[in-house]
Amino acid sequence: MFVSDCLSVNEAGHLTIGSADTVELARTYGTPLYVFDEGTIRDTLRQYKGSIDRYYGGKGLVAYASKAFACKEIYRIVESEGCGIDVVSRGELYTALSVGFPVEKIFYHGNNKTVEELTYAIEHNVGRIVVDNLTELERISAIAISQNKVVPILLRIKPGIDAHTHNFVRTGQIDSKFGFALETGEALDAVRYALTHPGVALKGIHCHIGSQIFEIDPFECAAEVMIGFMAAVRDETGLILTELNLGGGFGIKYVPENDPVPYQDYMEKVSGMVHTTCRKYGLETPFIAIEPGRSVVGSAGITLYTVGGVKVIPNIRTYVSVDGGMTDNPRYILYQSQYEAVLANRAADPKDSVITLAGRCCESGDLVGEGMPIQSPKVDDIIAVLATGAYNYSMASNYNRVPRPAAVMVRDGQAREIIRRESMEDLVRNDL
Ligand SMILES: Cc1ncc(COP(=O)(O)O)c(C=O)c1O
Ligand SMILES: N[C@@H](CCCC[NH3+])C(=O)O
Repeated sequence: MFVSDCLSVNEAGHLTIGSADTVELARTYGTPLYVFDEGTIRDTLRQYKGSIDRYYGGKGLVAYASKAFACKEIYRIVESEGCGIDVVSRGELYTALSVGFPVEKIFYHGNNKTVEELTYAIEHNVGRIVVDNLTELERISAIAISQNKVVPILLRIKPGIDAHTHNFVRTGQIDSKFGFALETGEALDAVRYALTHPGVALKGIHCHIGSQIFEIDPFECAAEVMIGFMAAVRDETGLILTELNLGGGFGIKYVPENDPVPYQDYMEKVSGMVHTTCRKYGLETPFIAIEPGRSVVGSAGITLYTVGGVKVIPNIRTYVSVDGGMTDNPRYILYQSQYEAVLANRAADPKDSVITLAGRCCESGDLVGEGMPIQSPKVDDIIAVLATGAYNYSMASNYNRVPRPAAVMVRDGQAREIIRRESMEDLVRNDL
């Protein structure tokens, strides 16, 4: 009925998430409000983990890409499911470590990790640093030597895959700021360079071809290219790489037209390619890591807003203004991302109007969506925007000094606050 399976409608005609009444949630915690369904997050992690067991005999790791949604509670949940994480900043790493996340299951990414960040990561013995460039490689080795350590690393490789997705979120193709290029020889040179640095131990390679991808082919193709490169490394340098991180990027359903591939299908096909290609090159199947972010939390989350105004511009459009917008969800402004909207307090009614959902910022472009079908909203109604669990809270801002919303996690119909709403005091905390 809705884009996410955790959503339904109760006898009162209210939208529910994980059996909790969203109108009640809005009343209790205020709006805007992010709401997550814990069952969906855990189920998805279990599906991925089950696939690693099934297709790789358990020789692998699901590392949740925490840039999609990072806070203490999500790290606790991921840890309790036996999964790892990918972090991209000291802030994410600090948050994970603050809840005792096991360091050996952490991959540290980024195209410009600072010396301070690298020092912090190495001090805390982060599982794998995924090296983006030669300057970073030199820095890691020097810091490691100063701490009497040898740091296990992966090299981030651009496999040259042009996944069919929005330009801004394609990262595996040649023109990308991330990683070492294959066809120019840069990647092989980086392997040779790593071998001359005693502070690092090169364990394997990593790629990530983009985000919100619906096809399986680019993932299969990336796996084939990466294993081909592992064979080239063996042939050219004698080094046997034992780890392959295939990144994330699996698409989710934002609007009914989206048709994501079931994760099982992806895992089955890609593992088939991994095993076949390894056999072809006479390599043992490496330890496989995957880094799903959006697909773990995206469909598990919604955002609730209160309608503050309805402005009909005859023959043009109807603006419905809510108490949030680009500050809690900048994805329409950035990528023209599509979302489904539902009137939470009349969720069973037919969607009889088409609106532009406008944010509250002093910015004409501050929209959550245009051309959105919905039950005609009136002032004080509650609007739910669906599938906002990924890259919403984590990309939120304080533009116009709007405080970031609270977030609640629902489990078996019961909600608990996991992130407090920012206060006015929070907003001026660092002002001198
Ligand atoms: C290195 C890396 N791994 C994993 C991810 C997670 O991607 P997604 O949220 O699309 O699964 C990203 C973001 O695109 C990334 O850059
Ligand atoms: N922020 C992007 C995804 C970025 C993926 C990170 N490498 C989005 O909201 O779709």
